[in-house]
Amino acid sequence: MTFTVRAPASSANLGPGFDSLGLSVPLYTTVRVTPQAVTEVVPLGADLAGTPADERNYVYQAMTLAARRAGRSLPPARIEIETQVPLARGLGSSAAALVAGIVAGNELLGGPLDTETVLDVAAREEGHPDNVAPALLGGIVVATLDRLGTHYVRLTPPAHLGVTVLVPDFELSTSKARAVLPGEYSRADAVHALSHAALLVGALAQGRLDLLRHAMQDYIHQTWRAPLVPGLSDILDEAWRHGALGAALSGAGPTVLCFHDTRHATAPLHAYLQGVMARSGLTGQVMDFPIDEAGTLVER
Ligand SMILES: Nc1ncnc2c1ncn2[C@@H]1O[C@H](COP(=O)(O)OP(=O)(O)OP(=O)(O)O)[C@@H](O)[C@H]1O
Ligand SMILES: N[C@@H](CCO)C(=O)O
Repeated sequence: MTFTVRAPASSANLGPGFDSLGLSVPLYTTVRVTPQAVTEVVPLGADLAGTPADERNYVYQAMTLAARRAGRSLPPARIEIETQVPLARGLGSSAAALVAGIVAGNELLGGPLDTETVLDVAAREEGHPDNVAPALLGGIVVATLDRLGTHYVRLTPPAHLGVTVLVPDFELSTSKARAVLPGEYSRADAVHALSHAALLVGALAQGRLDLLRHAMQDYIHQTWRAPLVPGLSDILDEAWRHGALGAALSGAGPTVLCFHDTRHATAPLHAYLQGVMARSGLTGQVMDFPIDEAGTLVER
C-alpha cells in the first residue's frame, strides 16, 4: 500500500537561538513510498537533479536510520522524492529530507518508533535540533540535545505573526557557513547570547511582538556570517524601519527572515528588501508565509 510523507521547511536560529530555536515554513519535501520487490530511489524535478538516484540518496539514508534505531532491516520499496524547499539556502532542506526519510522508514516498518524517538534520531544525525524539531512538530520549537535525549518545548505561534523571507539565488552550504564561526567566545558574548535567546523565547511565548527586534540581536553567528551574505548587515540594522518586527539570518543562510504583523501590508518591507538586493548585486525572491503548524504528516 502506497503512503506519502510530507515534511516542511524550517528557519533555524531566529537570531540568538543558535542550534536550538526554529520555526516551520510551509514549503514541503514529499516522499512517496510503494513497497515492491526491489528498492528504487527516484528524485523528481529539476531541484533534485543533482541528488543520487540510488541508495546513497539522503532520504534513503534517513530511512535506514529509522530501521537501525528499530533494530530491523528496511523492506524494499519504490521511493519517489519531490521538494519545494530550495536546497542549501538556509530553509532546512536537509532537515526536511532527513525527517521525511526517518518518518517514511518508520512507517514502512509499521511504526515501531514514537515521535520522541524519531526526533532524537533526526537531531543526532543533524547534530542539532533547531531545524528537525520544527520540521517534525510544526510551529516554533526550542530544543536541546544531550546524552539522555532531545528535550523540547513546542510553542504555538503568537497571533498575527507572519514570516517574510528573502531567498537569494545562490547556495551557501551549512558546512561552509559553520566553518567561519570562531571556536571560542568571550563571557560578554555568552551572556549577550543567552539573555537574548531567553528573552526571545519569552517574547514568542507571550506574544510580545514589540520585543522581537530587541531580542533577536545576535553576535554568535550572524556577525561572522555577514561577509558571506551581501546585504545581511543592512537588513539586520534597518528592516524594522520598513515594517519588520525583527530580522535574522535564516539557518546558515543565505536566506534572511523577517517577522511581520499579518494585520499590516508587507509591501513596504518587500520594496525595502528588493532595494537591498539591487544595491547588493543580488537576485532572489521575497515571499510571505504563515508559520506551518502541522509539521510532518503521513497520508495513506
Ligand atoms: N530532498 C532531498 N533529497 C536529497 N538530498 C537533499 C534533499 N534536500 C536536501 N538535500 C541535501 O542537503 C544539502 C543541503 O543541506 P544544507 O545543510 O547545506 O542546507 P539546508 O539544509 O538547505 O540549509 P540550512 O541547514 O542552513 O537551513 C543539499 O545540497 C543536498 O545534498
Ligand atoms: N543552527 C544551524 C542551522 C543550519 O543547519 C546553523 O546555523 O549552522
